[in-house]
Amino acid sequence: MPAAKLALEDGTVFTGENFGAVGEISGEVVFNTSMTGYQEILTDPSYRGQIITMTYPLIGNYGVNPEDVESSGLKLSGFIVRELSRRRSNFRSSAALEDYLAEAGVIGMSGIDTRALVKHIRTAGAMTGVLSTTDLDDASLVAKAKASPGLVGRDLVNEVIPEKSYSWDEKLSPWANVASTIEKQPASGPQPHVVAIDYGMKWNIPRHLADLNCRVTVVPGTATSAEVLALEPDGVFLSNGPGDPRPLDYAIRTIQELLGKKPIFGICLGQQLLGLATGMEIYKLKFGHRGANQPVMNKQSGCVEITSQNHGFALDAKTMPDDVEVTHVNLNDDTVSGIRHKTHAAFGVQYHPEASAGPHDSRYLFEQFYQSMLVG
Ligand SMILES: NC(=O)CC[C@H](N)C(=O)O
Repeated sequence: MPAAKLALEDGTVFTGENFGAVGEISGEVVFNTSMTGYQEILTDPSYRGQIITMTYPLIGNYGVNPEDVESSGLKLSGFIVRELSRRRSNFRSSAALEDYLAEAGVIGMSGIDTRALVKHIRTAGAMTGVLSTTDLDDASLVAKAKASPGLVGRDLVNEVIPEKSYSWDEKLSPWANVASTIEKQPASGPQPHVVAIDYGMKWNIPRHLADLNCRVTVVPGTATSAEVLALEPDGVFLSNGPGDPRPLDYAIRTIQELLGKKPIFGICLGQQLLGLATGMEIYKLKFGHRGANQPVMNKQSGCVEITSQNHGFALDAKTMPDDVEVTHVNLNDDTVSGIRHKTHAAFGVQYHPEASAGPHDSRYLFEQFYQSMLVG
């Protein structure tokens, strides 16, 4: 296989082998600790602008398929694995990971000591890097990494949102319902209308809502409150999405105007925007939380949920206004994992109850949103 290099802005260089597309790309270098779910990770739009390193040492062994996608395409910058599986074996597999990346124009690199890279990021923090198959000169690549933009202050949402509104019908796949603890809503029960504001939404979220018999209309993240209200929703969902939430003034304004008018539920970027709309502040984590094994405590029930996560920014609990409270805490580092407005029907979580991939412990949050729409 041809050579590929990753150069970090602090001068560290890794040399490996190329798979997938060829070329050169910059991005924030981050790591994900999930053992499975690489196709869901690759298609999660929240990874826009990032080069992902998988900590699990063998990736690609079950191939890819047309169903396990979380969006219309691959929005990430690059993908790094210790070892690319030479064989794929799964009855659902329709293509090999390397062909999937090549077709999507995403550069992959294998054959580096991913443990060393991850330990370096954990110590020094997430940083900008350049992944290249065309320029293999260390000094030149490091200079390019230093000159590349980071994530802070950039609006990456407008690169991944849908062009126009549409209605969503797809329900959860039968695979996702294995081991479900949530009772299915009877098809004859209430069918609340959810307007899902899409900032780069993972598709398993509207699949969950549709599974609960919600009628779902997806609108682009740039939608105004008037546009959302004109659809006469029973509830508004705020999606996950890429990058720094702070430059997204238009989204924060829309949420401020919707607060108190309709029940609101936000996931990840959606909860960050909800927090910003209530006056909270955001800071950047040193290296973020990305994986399917993050412990979160629900402060109301005292139960611990094992959650799927992907975020690099977090809400600052110290800036919480009196009418907002923390409902969930990340047990690894005590960061804010969930918030709730005390007087308006509005809540959010920093993690991914839709899983995909990941444990189903937090699925009750969709049911909670459903119930909040029934009471109005
Ligand atoms: N998955 C997400 O919505 C990520 C939110 C935000 N882009 C962050 O990195 O913190």
